[in-house]
Amino acid sequence: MDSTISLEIIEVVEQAAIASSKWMGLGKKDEADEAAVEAMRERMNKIHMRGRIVIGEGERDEAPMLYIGEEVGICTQENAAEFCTVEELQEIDIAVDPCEGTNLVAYGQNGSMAVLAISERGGLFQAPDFYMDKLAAPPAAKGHVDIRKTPTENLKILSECLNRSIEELVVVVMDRPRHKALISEIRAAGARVRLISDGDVSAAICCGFAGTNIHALMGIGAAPEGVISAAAMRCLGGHFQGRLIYDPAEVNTPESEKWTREGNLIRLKEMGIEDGDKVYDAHELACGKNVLFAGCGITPGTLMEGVRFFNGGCRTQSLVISTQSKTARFVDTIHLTSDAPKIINLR
Ligand SMILES: O=C(COP(=O)(O)O)[C@@H](O)[C@H](O)[C@H](O)[C@H](O)COP(=O)(O)O
Ligand SMILES: [Mn+2]
Ligand SMILES: [Mn+2]
Repeated sequence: MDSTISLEIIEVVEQAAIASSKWMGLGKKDEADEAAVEAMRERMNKIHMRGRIVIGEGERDEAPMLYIGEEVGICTQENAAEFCTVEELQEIDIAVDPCEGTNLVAYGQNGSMAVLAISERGGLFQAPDFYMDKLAAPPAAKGHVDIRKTPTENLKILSECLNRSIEELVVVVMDRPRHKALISEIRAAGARVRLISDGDVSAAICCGFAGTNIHALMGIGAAPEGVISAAAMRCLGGHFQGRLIYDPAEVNTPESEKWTREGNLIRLKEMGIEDGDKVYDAHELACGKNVLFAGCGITPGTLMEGVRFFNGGCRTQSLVISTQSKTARFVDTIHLTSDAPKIINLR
């Protein structure tokens, strides 16, 4: 994978975040999502790369843009060998969530981001559109905590690994009825719970950094987001595990009433997943030799600022991390609209 791609990838997430942020607080989640998708696709198609979307906005029939299997980048053209280098012609897989936290954007709440992960072909797990039980934790707890253990056991282990009392731990959980027992158990163990309405990718990645005051993510979110989180945690050396949820009783949402346990197991088998109970770790969800994650804040978050507009432009903050580089690159960018006077406002 060409390392110069990371520089252009920053612009992909920046453009998606800017486009989506124009819908911030307007109560229109589909518009916020669509704007991010269109901007992400447009910018990706200007990059000298041969990309394939492996996690996107749905199957070809349902989503006109950034659908699973869609090819992106200049070097996907038939005569690409004439104007692309050997390096650029290497196929890469891309997992995208152009607007992670559409509700957060629509209602002007913190924690939404434009995110993507890249690896060489086959380097990202092609997660089905299922729910996933997730456990994320800091690098010091990697391989010590285990999603197969109880939350109480994991909190004890976390407390030892991080050298802090259980009372000093903060666990992020999505605020859903399905997590009632989990939340009670975490509280009974003595840890504190931060409930979020959406955006578990951000919460997972926060575990990879010390100083965020987030020490674990526990509970059930979406599987595609699990793969993007795993990619980021591989780059950060943090702990991430995921287990697909095939039993609707475990999520109990109106959506899940449409499925059956048996039907889901058949769907998984059709996708080549024989063991529905398998626990995947970050190295299996993002198994590529080279993995890159990029994200740009849409609304303000723990790790990144949201998009801030000023007369004549806006300012973004992004994060790029990869398994190759020994950096966590936070990129602060001022974008000027073309017809604006060149006044760069730092405030
Ligand atoms: O909050 C989320 C929504 O993502 P998006 O649709 O891209 O705005 C994700 O972080 C979650 O992982 C997940 O999609 C959510 O948990 C789905 O669960 P639910 O809302 O209970 O159906
Ligand atoms: Mn999402
Ligand atoms: Mn999304």
